[in-house]
Amino acid sequence: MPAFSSTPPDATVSKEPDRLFAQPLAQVPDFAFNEDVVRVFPDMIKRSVPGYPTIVENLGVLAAQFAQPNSVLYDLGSSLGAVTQALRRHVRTDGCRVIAVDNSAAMVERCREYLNGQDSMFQELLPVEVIEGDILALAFQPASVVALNFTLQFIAPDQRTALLSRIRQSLLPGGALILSEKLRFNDAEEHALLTDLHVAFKRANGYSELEIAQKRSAIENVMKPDSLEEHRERLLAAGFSKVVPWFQCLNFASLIALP
Ligand SMILES: C[S@@+](CC[C@H](N)C(=O)[O-])C[C@H]1O[C@@H](n2cnc3c(N)ncnc32)[C@H](O)[C@@H]1O
Ligand SMILES: O=C(O)C(=O)C[C@]1(C(=O)O)C=C[C@@H](O)C=C1
Repeated sequence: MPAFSSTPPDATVSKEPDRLFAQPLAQVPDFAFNEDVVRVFPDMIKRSVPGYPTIVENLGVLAAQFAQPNSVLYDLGSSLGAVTQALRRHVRTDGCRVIAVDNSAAMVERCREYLNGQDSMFQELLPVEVIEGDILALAFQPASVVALNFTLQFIAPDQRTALLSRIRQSLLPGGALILSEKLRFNDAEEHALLTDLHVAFKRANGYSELEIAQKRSAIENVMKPDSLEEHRERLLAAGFSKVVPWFQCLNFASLIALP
């Protein structure tokens, strides 16, 4: 396997297109990471999150800079393991292993299948364990890299600081938390512009007005984005010393938080 790859092999990942919100629904149920979402998730997230492939691949590149020998790399809210696969493509540090955690049984089952596929295609990958569980109840081991890639926004706002504090306490010197999130903006004009441009991004990716509107009502009760300022303040309150944004595309961003 090439040590570094900019075009990740995804031959084993579902290509089923996301049409979950294409038909009018009498009542739009709250969004859940269930079997239906799992089937279309690779397509859904790529067509919904501007910059997602760039974030995932470069998360591996960043992680390789922070990985410390004989430590754990966490992928929290791992879904189908896209981040875990990127960590395994890029990190070569001795004795590292990946722990991927998700509380959706459907995601975990499919994630394990995809990682078995990665294992069968490539040699010398970091060992990986996939845990079905709540990241709020996780007993963290000493870690050098923690990835929260579009997961914190699904955690109840009043639980976020406690989770980040526990992550901070588990982080080894030289390590990092990499946090990617959808953002909201305190400036109303900036918020409206970037929200409109995100809708244009979805439209350009083939979603209809109906799909966009129904998805919006499905996620509005379950996904609560914060502003960049709120993230920064919360991370500092949780004990991180420095917060460095490294990527933003429209209203989606990724930050490096240092212990
Ligand atoms: C938007 S997806 C993450 C995408 C994924 N990290 C990636 O880059 O492809 C959010 C994931 O977080 C998981 N999740 C939400 N709350 C969780 C919790 N309390 N514990 C564990 N996983 C959680 C969901 O099941 C879902 O798979
Ligand atoms: O904001 C949206 O419309 C989204 O679809 C975002 C988002 C996310 O950021 O995680 C929400 C749910 C799905 O997991 C995929 C993408």
